[in-house]
Amino acid sequence: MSMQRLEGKVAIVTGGASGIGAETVKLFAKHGACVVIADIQDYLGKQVATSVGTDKVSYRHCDVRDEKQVEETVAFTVEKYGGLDIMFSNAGVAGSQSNVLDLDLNDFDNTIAVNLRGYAVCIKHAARVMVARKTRGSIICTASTVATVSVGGFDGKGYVASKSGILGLVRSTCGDLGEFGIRVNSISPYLVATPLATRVLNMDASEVEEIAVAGANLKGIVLRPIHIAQAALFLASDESAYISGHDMVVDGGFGGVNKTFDFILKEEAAKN
Ligand SMILES: NC(=O)c1ccc[n+]([C@@H]2O[C@H](COP(=O)([O-])OP(=O)(O)OC[C@H]3O[C@@H](n4cnc5c(N)ncnc54)[C@H](O)[C@@H]3O)[C@@H](O)[C@H]2O)c1
Repeated sequence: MSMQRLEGKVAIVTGGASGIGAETVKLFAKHGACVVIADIQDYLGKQVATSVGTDKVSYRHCDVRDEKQVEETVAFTVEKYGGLDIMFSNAGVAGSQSNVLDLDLNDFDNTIAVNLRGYAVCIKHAARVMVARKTRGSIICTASTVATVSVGGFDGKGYVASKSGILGLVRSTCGDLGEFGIRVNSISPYLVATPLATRVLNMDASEVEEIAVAGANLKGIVLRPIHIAQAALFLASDESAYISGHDMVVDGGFGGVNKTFDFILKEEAAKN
């Protein structure tokens, strides 16, 4: 297997200024890709680009809520690097965590605008240039474990609805784009200690990792952004050439194994 798994490829990573996106930018570049970071955190985005090398990585201010900015970012990428092979639609916000009885619909709308509408926009404009240029591209969207499992602490209504919506969007767009050889997949991570997670849980990174480890199915390992980046690398590369319409869970089995009764039974046994 070649060490440079994305040699000659061009990628856009939305939300690439921080967390999972920043780690993916670094891994994609290490594997030979040219990458455009599309984010709204200009200072951090430029820092990531500089840390990797501005010959291979560029930063572009791009708010995914604004279709024009996404379209321009795609055009910039094609102009600068000669094409677009990979769209990693990953930008996200957590929104507020209220009960539905207190639902703030402005916050709900904004969460959907970034996490779901923004993904539709990224898929649309990436696919348009891929089709026009006859590129057998790979589009990857970051969903979440919450798309399929209820997870305490991450149950903002806009967040869960948007992440669940991404799974449907991937299935549906994968149907449109198959005839052009374009693949569309999602990645659903379990809890990772990024700024998004520390903010929503109101904890520092080490506390987030503590609760992630405590709730995890797979023991002896802490889920880190690099593990998500490695899944994105696989889905971006030709090694996943026949994988489309798939949700790749990176959760150590969390979603498939419900330990609730286990905990209760163990607690009961300890009492007796
Ligand atoms: N951290 C977790 O536990 C976890 C779990 C499952 C899924 N996810 C998802 O992973 C993705 C990456 O999040 P992260 O955890 O790395 O958090 P993060 O906060 O480190 O990164 C999110 C990035 O998205 C950017 N962003 C936000 N709004 C934007 C907009 N309108 N336009 C462009 N960029 C915007 C932010 O500036 C930030 O750089 C998100 O979609 C998130 O929902 C995270």
